[in-house]
Amino acid sequence: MQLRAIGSDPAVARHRRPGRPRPYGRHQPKATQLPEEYPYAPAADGEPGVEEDEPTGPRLTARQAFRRFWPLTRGDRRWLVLICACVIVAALAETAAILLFSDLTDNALRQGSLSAFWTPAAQWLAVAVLGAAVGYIGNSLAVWTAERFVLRLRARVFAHVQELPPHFFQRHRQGDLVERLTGDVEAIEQMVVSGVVGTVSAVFSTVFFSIAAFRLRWDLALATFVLAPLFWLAARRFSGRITSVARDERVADGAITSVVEESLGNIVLTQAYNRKDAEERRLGREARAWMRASVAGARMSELYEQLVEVIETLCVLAVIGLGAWEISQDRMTIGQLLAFAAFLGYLYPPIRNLGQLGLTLTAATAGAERLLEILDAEPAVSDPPPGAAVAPWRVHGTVEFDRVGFRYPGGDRRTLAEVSFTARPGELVLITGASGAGKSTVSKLLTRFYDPAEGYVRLDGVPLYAMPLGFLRENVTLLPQKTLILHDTIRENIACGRPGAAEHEIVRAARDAAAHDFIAALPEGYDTRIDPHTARLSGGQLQRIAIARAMLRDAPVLVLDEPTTGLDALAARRVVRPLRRLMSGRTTIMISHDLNLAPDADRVLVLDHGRVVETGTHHELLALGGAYARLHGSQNGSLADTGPQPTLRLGPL
Ligand SMILES: Nc1ncnc2c1ncn2[C@@H]1O[C@H](COP(=O)(O)OP(=O)(O)OP(=O)(O)O)[C@@H](O)[C@H]1O
Repeated sequence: MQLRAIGSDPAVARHRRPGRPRPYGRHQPKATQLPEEYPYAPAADGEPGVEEDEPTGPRLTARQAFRRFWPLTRGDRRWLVLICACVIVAALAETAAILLFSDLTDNALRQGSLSAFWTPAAQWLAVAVLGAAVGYIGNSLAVWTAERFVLRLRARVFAHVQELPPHFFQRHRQGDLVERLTGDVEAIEQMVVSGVVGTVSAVFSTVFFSIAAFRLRWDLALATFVLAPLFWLAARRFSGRITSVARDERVADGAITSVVEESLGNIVLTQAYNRKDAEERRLGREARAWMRASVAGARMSELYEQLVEVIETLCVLAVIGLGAWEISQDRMTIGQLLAFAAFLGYLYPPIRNLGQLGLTLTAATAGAERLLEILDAEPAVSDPPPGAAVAPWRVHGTVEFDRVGFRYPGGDRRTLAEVSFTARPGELVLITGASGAGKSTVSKLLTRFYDPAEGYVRLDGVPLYAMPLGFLRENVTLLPQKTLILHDTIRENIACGRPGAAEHEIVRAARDAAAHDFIAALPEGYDTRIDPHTARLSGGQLQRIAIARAMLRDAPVLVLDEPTTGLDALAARRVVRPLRRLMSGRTTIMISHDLNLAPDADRVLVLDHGRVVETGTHHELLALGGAYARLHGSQNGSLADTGPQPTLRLGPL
């Protein structure tokens, strides 16, 4: 009849993995440790994307962690109050049942009187029905509230993750982030909602049962409570070790998810390069770490359980010993002693639960630390404060880099320095240079994934930081090096360029992108589901879908980052015509190694180690005989060859 602490309720725990380790991940230094302009830049202590085993995030106490997440219960607190009321009523009903049981043993059973049976029996039944009703209501509400909390927390973390800058994802393994959004979110729920309800339940049950115990036999009750602090001491002794084991479990869980996810994502490399054994060894290594952490966790809780059993036995023996002495002194009957011993069966579980709850909270702290590492990471850019933003206007598309300097968070050197150029509406500016020169970084600043550390990036004369981020990204379309594809239908993949676009607009965009014919030839046409690894479409076809999406978006500024990378000559040629249509009438910043595209550019910028070393038209730069001429020569086999390379030339329509 007792309302269980919902953390231990199988209904609540159904989707959890009891005993399953959850990871405590790494690794993001606290925002406060970092330079102001790069609020969550990690120390430059490792290669991007390389995970360290040891977590370096902030360590919290259970109380600090609880305080951080408690505000998320806002909106559900009235339900929490109702659940706690049910818990208290259930504890009262339980206490009443215990007293009625004692009444029955004292009167009906000891006196052998059936007439003394009916009244307490009827009362007991009524109390049982009341307890069952509030138990049902309380537990159902508790599950509902707990799940709402999980929903809300996950949505909050997910929304935050989506605002984080590219380097955050380069430094956290995807699998580990997945684990944080699933396992760790649930661990926090156990700390906050289930934790509160469980504590209220255990505290009130302990108080009520203690009052009942003193009412039954104060001397035996005293003997019981003298030893009760042993439970608390045991829990305290274990809490430090349990937090550390829980951390290891969470790290191991995140690592396993990461390895599986990375291996499956790289299955072609694995198979083509016979890396099966290496991948198995990698998984085996993480699995063994997981097993070690898991066994250590299980051993720890088993040890705690057994210790508590021994303490309980000690308490029962103390009570029986005292009872035996009382009986020998004729101050007590065997019936009374047995009734009290039976009562201990009720009293100890809530006392034991209190200790257990402390451990659950401590273990959940490891999950809290991991989630706070995400929540405390600040986006690299944010919208201007309300009222300070420049009001949206009809963008013409003049892009201006004005003495721009930039260093990646945690980077040891400037990636861009003193970069200045202007692209006017309808112009094509091609940015080229050696690998690592900083070309893609220009596209990241122009789409405001980062703000420059020095200088300004402007659109129609307005600094990008002064306009709402959504407005900027509506007006500047990025076609990145890697074709971005949603796990959805082809229609949705194109329509996401402009949500709410009509069917005929989607088809027109696909036609302009030279994608309609191959889409229409698919059995399910525009309803064909695709994903980034789809085998149904070639790289060039996926690129044309991305172009159709950009067509539909119809932004005045276009940023093309290596638009023909990864495509063979034929596929690249097929992409060029749609690209030309897309670029027509827009300001285009094209980042490319491919200098076959250069003759059509109004201006070519050559970047070297983050600096613009040459600017001019293709012919001017060739005539200059400098860095551009060398790049061009190396692509075309001869420094002297200055003639046009027409294979991918944009040329007239
Ligand atoms: N998140 C990051 N953190 C630190 N350094 C970075 C990060 N991203 C890029 N860099 C560094 O910035 C420099 C410029 O990178 P960028 O991607 O802009 O070069 P790129 O010219 O586009 O190269 P490629 O042609 O090979 O794509 C490189 O040295 C790179 O290692």
